[in-house]
Amino acid sequence: MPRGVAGGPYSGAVSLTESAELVPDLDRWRELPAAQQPKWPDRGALDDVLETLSTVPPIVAPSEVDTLRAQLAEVAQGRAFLLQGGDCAETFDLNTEPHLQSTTRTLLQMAVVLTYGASVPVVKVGRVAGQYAKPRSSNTDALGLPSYRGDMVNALEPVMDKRIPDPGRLVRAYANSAAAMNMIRAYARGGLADLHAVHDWNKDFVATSPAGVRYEVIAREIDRALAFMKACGIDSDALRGVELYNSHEGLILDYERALTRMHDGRAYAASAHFVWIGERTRQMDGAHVEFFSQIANPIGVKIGPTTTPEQAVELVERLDPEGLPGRLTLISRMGNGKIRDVLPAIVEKVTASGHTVVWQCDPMHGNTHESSTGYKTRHFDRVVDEVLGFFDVHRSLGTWPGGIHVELTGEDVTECLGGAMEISDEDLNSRYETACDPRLNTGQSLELAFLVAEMLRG
Ligand SMILES: O=C[C@H](O)[C@H](O)COP(=O)(O)O
Ligand SMILES: C=C(OP(=O)(O)O)C(=O)O
Repeated sequence: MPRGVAGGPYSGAVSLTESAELVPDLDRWRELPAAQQPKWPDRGALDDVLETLSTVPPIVAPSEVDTLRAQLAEVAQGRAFLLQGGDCAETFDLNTEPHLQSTTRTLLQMAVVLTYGASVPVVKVGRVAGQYAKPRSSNTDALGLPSYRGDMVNALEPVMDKRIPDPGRLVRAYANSAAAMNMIRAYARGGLADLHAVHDWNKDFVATSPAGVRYEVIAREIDRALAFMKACGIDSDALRGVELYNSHEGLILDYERALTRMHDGRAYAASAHFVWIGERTRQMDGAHVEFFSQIANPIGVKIGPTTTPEQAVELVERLDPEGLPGRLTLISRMGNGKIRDVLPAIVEKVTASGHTVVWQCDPMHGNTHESSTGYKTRHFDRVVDEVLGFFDVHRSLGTWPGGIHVELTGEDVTECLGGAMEISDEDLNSRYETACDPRLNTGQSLELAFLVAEMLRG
């Protein structure tokens, strides 16, 4: 039986009693052009792996995915804020407990500051437990080797053999994601998420960062709010645990399809709570948009500076046909020089279409340049300015700046310029460790959170 036909090997256990028109067509994407897919050398080996993945337990449960969708509906309607962040590219080697803990801790620290600034709940989504595939601008790297496309596909090591796509890596991506998600669920419910501990870490940051003085006021206000709650006898479990979701770019469609599961007649990408379509794969007639239109998860689409208002509306109508708040997040990544010019017309046209999307700002991907010392980098000031532009646009249109999407790490790397530590072109080589794009380090991430909190209060 051909692959993908209901009842075929990857059909996702569709019930025979469901009527044909209700059954999502999870394989129509196969007939369409799919950008950025690996050229697997051995289709048979790939098929064996996909067959295995089609029966493994899901990484996330449909009920969790639905809860996130409901929380994103609150964001879309201006009653919550979305914080999404993590590595540009996770790697198997660094899928370690210290790395997961430091990323989670940084996200939680940022979330506390943002919650205080926004005075609304902050929905927390990691680029974690599955961010193993990367779209690239070129098929080859500076050495002429096939480009690294994420640990799910090939190895970062610049050796010809290791750059050949290896389907066995899909299974390793699944196993690493499942193990990471297991730990993240535990962190979210255990001591790592305790509000008092998280605030104590923020106080340490304020005390030790050169930028600390500027943030002392907010930190002190949070202190007093916590003391007030304690005095009132408010010490509930809600202060000791959080909900933390995972996300990644749903780039490798064979992987996403094999991990899709049917539940109550709906198809769930079970690889992550939230998956997004990248700027390089959002073609209306392409395979990614088609596949994502069939799944029930909350999803995102990156929109870069060349996006027209008409294209944005087309995407929204295709990907959110039921007009369900929280279903779709439009992630603008325009660059700080363009956001104030390009975003307003998009927001106006999408709003006029009647769809209630989440508006989220990715201030990283439009602000990449090469340093004088030859590193791919981003300047903290441009990152902050893009977020400011995003707030300006939404404030002037009366729409809700729903969230930020940031590449960050909980480690003290030197990949992005500026910030309170004033990282310079010459400093970049001291700890430049990213597998792909430059990330904000812990200090820069917290500084950004304090600045965004100020914007939210303003
Ligand atoms: O993270 C995003 C992309 O994968 C990345 O920006 C592409 O980088 P490249 O231009 O180095 O290929
Ligand atoms: C590739 C990414 O972004 P974009 O599609 O916006 O370039 C990313 O967020 O990893």
